[in-house]
Amino acid sequence: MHHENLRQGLALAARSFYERGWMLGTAGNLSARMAEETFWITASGRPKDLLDTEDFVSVNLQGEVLLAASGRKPSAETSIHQVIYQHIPEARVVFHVHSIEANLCGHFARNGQLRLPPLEMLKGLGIPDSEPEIDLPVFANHQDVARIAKEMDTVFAQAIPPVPGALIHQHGVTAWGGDLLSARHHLELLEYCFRYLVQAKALAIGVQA
Ligand SMILES: CSC[C@@H](O)[C@@H](O)C(=O)COP(=O)(O)O
Ligand SMILES: [Zn+2]
Repeated sequence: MHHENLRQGLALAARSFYERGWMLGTAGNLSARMAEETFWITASGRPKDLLDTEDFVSVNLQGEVLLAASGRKPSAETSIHQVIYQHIPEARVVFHVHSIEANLCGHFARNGQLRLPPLEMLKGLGIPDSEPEIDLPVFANHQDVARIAKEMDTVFAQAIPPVPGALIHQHGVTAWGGDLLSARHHLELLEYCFRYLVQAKALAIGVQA
């Protein structure tokens, strides 16, 4: 996709996530890979409902800034996007958002894994089983973002997550895909799972496989 359209696509996605309450108060960041070694990422601290093309910074896979409008710095969480692009060649778009449900679900995790509900909808995350038993990786949050990225790097070097996403406890979820649309679908499906788990817990019904 043309670079201009890629940034417009990211800005449109951010606005829709903002309207769903997933990117309030400048929370979250979005990126899209351009060439093999570079990606656009949202500038740090920008309002996610009002992004324009100047609110994207071009960086390489080492996180070095290639292009930035004056006063714009790359997202403070750029290192997390780097780890995903480095380990998962199919990932071309990465969305990180902060929903209430994702943050509640972190409390349901055991040993760094959140068991997803055994729903047919997991098919959209690449799991075609009728009674899927899938665990989403959950990482500890650290004020030092590089430490979160390092822990992700270590885990991803062992195994890529079974679905295109990962949770950071008390922080938010990150989902990825091969293009803008598939990254959005993956994020929506994970968020659906989180809402399901929170509501199931509220109803005190067991959903663990
Ligand atoms: C609302 S503060 C949230 C930030 O600390 C961070 O977690 C976040 O997602 C946005 O950081 P940013 O540097 O704007 O990309
Ligand atoms: Zn964040």
